[in-house]
Amino acid sequence: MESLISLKGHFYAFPSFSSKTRTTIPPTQLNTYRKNFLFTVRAQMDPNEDSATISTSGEPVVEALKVKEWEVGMFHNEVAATQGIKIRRSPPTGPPVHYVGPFEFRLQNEGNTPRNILEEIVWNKDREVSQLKGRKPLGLVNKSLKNAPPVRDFIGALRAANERTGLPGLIAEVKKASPSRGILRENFDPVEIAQSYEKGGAACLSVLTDEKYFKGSFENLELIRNAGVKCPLLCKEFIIDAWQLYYARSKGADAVLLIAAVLPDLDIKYMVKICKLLGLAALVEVHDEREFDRVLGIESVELIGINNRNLETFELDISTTKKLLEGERGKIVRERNIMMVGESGLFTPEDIAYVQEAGVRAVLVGESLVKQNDPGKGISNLFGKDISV
Ligand SMILES: O=C(O)c1ccccc1NCC(=O)[C@H](O)[C@H](O)COP(=O)(O)O
Repeated sequence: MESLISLKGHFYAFPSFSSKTRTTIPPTQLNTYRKNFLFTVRAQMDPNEDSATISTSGEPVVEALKVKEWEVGMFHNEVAATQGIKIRRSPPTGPPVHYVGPFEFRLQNEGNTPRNILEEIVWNKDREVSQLKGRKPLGLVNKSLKNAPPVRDFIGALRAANERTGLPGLIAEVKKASPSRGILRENFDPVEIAQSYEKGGAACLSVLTDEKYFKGSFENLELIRNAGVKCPLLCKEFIIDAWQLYYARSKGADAVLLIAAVLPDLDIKYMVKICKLLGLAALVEVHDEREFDRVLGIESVELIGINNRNLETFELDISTTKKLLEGERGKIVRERNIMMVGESGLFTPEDIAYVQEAGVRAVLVGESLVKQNDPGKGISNLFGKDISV
């Protein structure tokens, strides 16, 4: 039996898994329905079928995605865990139950404490996005898209810079602070920094929009965009909900970050599809072999970042980029012409040469540039030559 799950325009529309009935679900209730939906699949799918099909609503099944990983009867955290994802989307509800003999007891807050900083950020983002969505539902964000500045070609800009200089195209990061490093720059003027990066030869910019942990904002993104900076902009956010993609585009983003340590495969597939509809580039970030294999299994992915920083422990090791691009994985990347980005911990021309040799054609750099008095001039020091000409 084949069942359709539609992406109606830019909205979700889920069928009830009977071939006749179709139900449209308001995005605000998606999570509730998703849980029910997963149970519905179990109840109604042919036991010999291991997949459902996604298509665009009302049209023939085009670009259908096989979604066998929507394992039946599983909630988000459980599906994620089957893919090796340790980050839970939200705190487990209620403390676990323990037994001593016939007695049952619960420890206050047990299980409801984030296990690491990335999990804490994600839990916080989950609450933040729910509130933002309440204030500005998807319908409103969608309407505001017509006033958004036109989208620019993020991957094209990286490719052009790589071809022009023979060095990796630079995504320079506008970041005031980070959980691992604290405040990076006291006198932080996002537009001044962005303009300096552009002058120094950056191909694209990455703008932190998370307020709580990175002291960034969507206002910074808009200010940079409206100041006439021509470099395409990556909205550096912790994306856990498709609503954020529309919101980022409405604020002038040209690209978004999708973190494989946080998002299960189906979310990545679905979000990449929405990004394409919106004209956004999706930088899908991995930091180990398992995440890389999962992402290489998604054919529509064109831009992959290898983060040399373990976001759970903050450990930095630039040999991560080399290790992941060795052998079969590097071969697949070359065959599919995927643009690879080396991210984090790059401070010297030797570091840049090392990750380029490993196979990246772009780099994402924050700390070593943003800390300089003149961040744009810092680019020449980082690359060992002036790449603005
Ligand atoms: O940098 C952190 O402390 C951090 C913590 C948790 C999640 C993400 C984090 N950083 C994001 C990044 O990976 C960097 O901003 C980016 O790759 C640039 O790195 P760098 O050049 O080392 O500033």
